[in-house]
Amino acid sequence: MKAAIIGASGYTGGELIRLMQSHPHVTIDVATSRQLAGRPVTSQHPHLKGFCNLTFENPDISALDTDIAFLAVPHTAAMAYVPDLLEQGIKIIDLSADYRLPKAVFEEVYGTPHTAWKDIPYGLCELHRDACKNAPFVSNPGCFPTGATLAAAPLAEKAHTVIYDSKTGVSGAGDSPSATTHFPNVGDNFTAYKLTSHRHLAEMRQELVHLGSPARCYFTPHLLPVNRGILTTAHILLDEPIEQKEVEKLYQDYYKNEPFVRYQRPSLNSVRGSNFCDLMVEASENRVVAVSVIDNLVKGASGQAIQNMNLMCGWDETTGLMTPGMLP
Ligand SMILES: NC(=O)C1=CN([C@@H]2O[C@H](COP(=O)(O)OP(=O)(O)OC[C@H]3O[C@@H](n4cnc5c(N)ncnc54)[C@H](OP(=O)(O)O)[C@@H]3O)[C@@H](O)[C@H]2O)C=CC1
Ligand SMILES: CC(=O)N[C@@H](CCC(=O)OP(=O)(O)O)C(=O)O
Repeated sequence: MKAAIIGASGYTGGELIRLMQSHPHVTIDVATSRQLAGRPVTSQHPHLKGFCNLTFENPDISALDTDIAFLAVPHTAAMAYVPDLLEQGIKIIDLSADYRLPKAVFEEVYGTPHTAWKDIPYGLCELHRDACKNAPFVSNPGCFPTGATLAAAPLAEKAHTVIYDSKTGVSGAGDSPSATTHFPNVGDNFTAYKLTSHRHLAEMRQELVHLGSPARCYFTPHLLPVNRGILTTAHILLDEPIEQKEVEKLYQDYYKNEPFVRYQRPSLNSVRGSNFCDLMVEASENRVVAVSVIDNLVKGASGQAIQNMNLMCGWDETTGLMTPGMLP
């Protein structure tokens, strides 16, 4: 199959091209960038030299010759392309936030009208696998909600409160320089931001409801001076105490058939560059602390997008994705 990456000059676009080198059934033949049109993809992504001979282009999206389109563009930009892509019968995986929430919730959280809303599967593969299988259009989850939801899912039904405390690498902010990503502000530093109001909270709450959880849910993100990775500490508060052995078994059973979830001590090093989510739990009285790690650009974005593509196309879910992380 042929794939187009809309927004190929960005971090997730570049990561889609890198990961797709290992995919046996897909060739990328369109890589878009409005600003870099006419320049080689390797001028922006030098690590792809020798692997990608494409030139960035700015094509007419209503006349794309491709089978699958990945929308790796900022939120609110993706919705502008969806009607044309659907019209042409092209499968779509949207990495932006445009289709992750019901219309009214999206409009409230993102403060803008949705001009092309559709109810499509939320592509957190471990929880929505059946809905994604053979779907023509899937919404890829946010990076924080991916790691956080996987950390809480096995206990969601038993929890009355879930507090997610996440630390992210800087690539989560995308390729455009800003004061937030400016080296002296990030390096040798550590900050919390959007303490109570991050836009991913709505997705996290939505997934707890999907899991049948009555829990209240809170979230605070922090910015780590690393490029990739998200570590989430989920404090899961229960009505009754739970034993360590019981909670460990619950997590191991819940994820025993999941190819990309591993029960082991979480460390950013172990998942960097890979599609794995590593997690572990510890119980104390009425509280369980679950810690998860993912690479925000892989399981948190482009890797999960390929996992979704595999489900949508009827291929083995792990196709092209079974590579380990990079330690150290
Ligand atoms: N970075 C991360 O860890 C994660 C990101 N995401 C989401 O994935 C999407 C992409 O993120 P990321 O790669 O980090 O972003 P970047 O800012 O690094 O890249 C954005 C890309 O989109 C293109 N673009 C921007 N505006 C438009 C537009 N209106 N129409 C077409 N192309 C456009 C840019 O190129 P040009 O302007 O030249 O066209 C560029 O190629 C975002 O929605 C982001 O929120 C999701 C999970 C994790
Ligand atoms: C460091 C940083 O700024 N991170 C981003 C997460 C970006 C992201 O990937 O959000 P989506 O998945 O919704 O696109 C943030 O906090 O908004």
